[in-house]
Amino acid sequence: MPTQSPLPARLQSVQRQHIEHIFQLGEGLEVPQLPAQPTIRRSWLRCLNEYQLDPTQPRPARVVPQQILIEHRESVDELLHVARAGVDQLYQQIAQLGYVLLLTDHRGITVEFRGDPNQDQQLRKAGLYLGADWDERFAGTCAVGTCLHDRQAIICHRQEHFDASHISLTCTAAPIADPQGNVMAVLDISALQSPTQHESQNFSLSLVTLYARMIEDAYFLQRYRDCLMVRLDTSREFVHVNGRGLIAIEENGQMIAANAVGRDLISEHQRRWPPWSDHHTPMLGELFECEIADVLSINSATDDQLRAFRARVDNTIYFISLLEPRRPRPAQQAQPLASSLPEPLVRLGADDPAMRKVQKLAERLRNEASVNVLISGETGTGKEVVARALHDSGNRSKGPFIAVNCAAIPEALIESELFGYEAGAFTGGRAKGMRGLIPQAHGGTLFLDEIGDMPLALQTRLLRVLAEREVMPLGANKPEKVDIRVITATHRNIDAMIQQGEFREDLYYRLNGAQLRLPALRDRADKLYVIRRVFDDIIKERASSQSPRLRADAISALLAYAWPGNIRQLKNALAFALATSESDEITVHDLPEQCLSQRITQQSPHKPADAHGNTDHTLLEMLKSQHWNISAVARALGVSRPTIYRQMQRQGIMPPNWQG
Ligand SMILES: Nc1ncnc2c1ncn2[C@@H]1O[C@H](COP(=O)(O)OP(=O)(O)OP(=O)(O)O)[C@@H](O)[C@H]1O
Repeated sequence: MPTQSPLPARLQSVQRQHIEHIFQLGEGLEVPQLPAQPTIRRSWLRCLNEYQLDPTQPRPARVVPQQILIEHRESVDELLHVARAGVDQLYQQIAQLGYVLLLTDHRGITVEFRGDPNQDQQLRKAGLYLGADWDERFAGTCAVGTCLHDRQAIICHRQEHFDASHISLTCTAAPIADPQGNVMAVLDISALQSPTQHESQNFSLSLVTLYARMIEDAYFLQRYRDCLMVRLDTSREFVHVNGRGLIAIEENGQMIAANAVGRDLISEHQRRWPPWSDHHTPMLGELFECEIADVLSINSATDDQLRAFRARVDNTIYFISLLEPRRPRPAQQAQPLASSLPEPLVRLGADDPAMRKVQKLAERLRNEASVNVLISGETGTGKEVVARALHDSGNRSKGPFIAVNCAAIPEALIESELFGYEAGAFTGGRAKGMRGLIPQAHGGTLFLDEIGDMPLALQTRLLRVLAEREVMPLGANKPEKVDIRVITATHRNIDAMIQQGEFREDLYYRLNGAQLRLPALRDRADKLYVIRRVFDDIIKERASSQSPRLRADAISALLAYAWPGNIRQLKNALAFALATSESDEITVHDLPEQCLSQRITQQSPHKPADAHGNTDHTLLEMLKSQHWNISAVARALGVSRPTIYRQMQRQGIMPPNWQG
């Protein structure tokens, strides 16, 4: 805890007194003037002890630079789109009362703002502004930061703020959760001045909580707009206008996802009747006393388009209405963007903000052969697929696409493979010599995968090829002109490699004319689309005349899993299920064991994967569970055996039979 240093003279007496109170709480003294709300007291203590914030040094508001703001906004692109109408409606109601409105992302950065332009200066100074950072670790106790920490709606009124420069503000915030229940944004209304009584803000709390819930539900409906949606409420009159529960289902009644009210009901049900397996999500007909046929016929068979069913868990009657899916016609299956994109790029994804960015940029770059493209992303995210799509959609599509995996070729052979050699160039070479992969790509695209594994000496030669557009095969005395587009890919952190002298900075800049960053599968909003696409691809590739269906329980499990090996691992899991299932339906029981880790109602914040796509403990755990069978682990993760060996080496993992 910071000790109390002499207070700066510029502080007003009210600020001095506030700072005294904070120190008194830190010292465990009971003082009547201290805030009553336990959440605020806990937050003050966090600020002192955990974040080591010094209350005697009030900090000016921090507004992030424009470029950073753009990145934060892009990461919640879909939410912003959905939330805009709610934000405007709420602001209309509060503007006259002197409030402003902030919508922040899950890191506390203000990504949407409404306020009175006449107060611009004052609002900016107070941090009530677009781009303002309200993370508790920086700003101290405040509505947004403390709401993010405690995951619940909160009023932070005047002296409840930690930082003495915020104590004239009154702020009220409520969290907005994603369909898995993780907080993805915070809605806040704040005013520069307010009455002193805390109770004056109770109405703000109700209002902001209501709008946060509406935005959350609008986002949920948007996410699952291609599914059948059950809407429920305990009031018959309110189901159509404000049915609070939402559950997305398959036609057979299997539940895919639910909003907060729906998740609570499902959790309650599962607490009472624990699922017989961890991976079992109940059918709608288990949750309510209903036949799925009765639910599916609501719109055609009932006049007021709703039916009442009893929840089994507490016998409450719920009125249920049904929203039909907005099923896109097959030709337009991908997304609204589709119409403007060439087909190979359309297939890459549907409606995920990060993938949309990749698709848009690829569309601009497809005919710009002079711009070298670097594709980054964890292992198995589809870097080669994207490189090929870029080639297939551009004006070189009739030319060759030569893919080279720099990690797969032994170091000693990379040079001759890439550049080729003349007859008799070295002993052991083919008698007639060999045309290198670079010249083979003439008129088309050269895709260098795992560029981080290219030995340093060869990096220099590659740089020369890129600069002069010619190659000199080993043993040749005359260079050969090459016209190639170069696309490279890596899952490694090249910046770190440059720092360690393992990668040439000048080559990196030349290769990185534009960068396409592929999202990890677990972060993709269009996971359902990817699952269906990969499944359809495997069915098409199979010689079999049967085309099994992927059942909703399998889809739920696939949606819930973290996929450290990304799309490749997903593909392997589905191929495994198709190969081993004897029925015409793939169910959750057909999936490989390690995919079955989470349930619909569980909140499981994923540990971010490292540069190789694994969480720290994944590899070790998998090796142990597979009895150190490297091939089995490689298959399960969807990577090659050498990749597993390399990762074991990097993570310092040694099999028991290698240890002295
Ligand atoms: N958009 C997609 N649709 C269908 N299948 C895909 C898609 N993207 C990737 N895949 C499949 O996932 C697997 C891995 O893709 P790819 O080899 O392109 O990944 P990568 O990122 O290059 O992997 P690595 O880092 O290991 O080189 C391939 O079998 C590919 O067919």
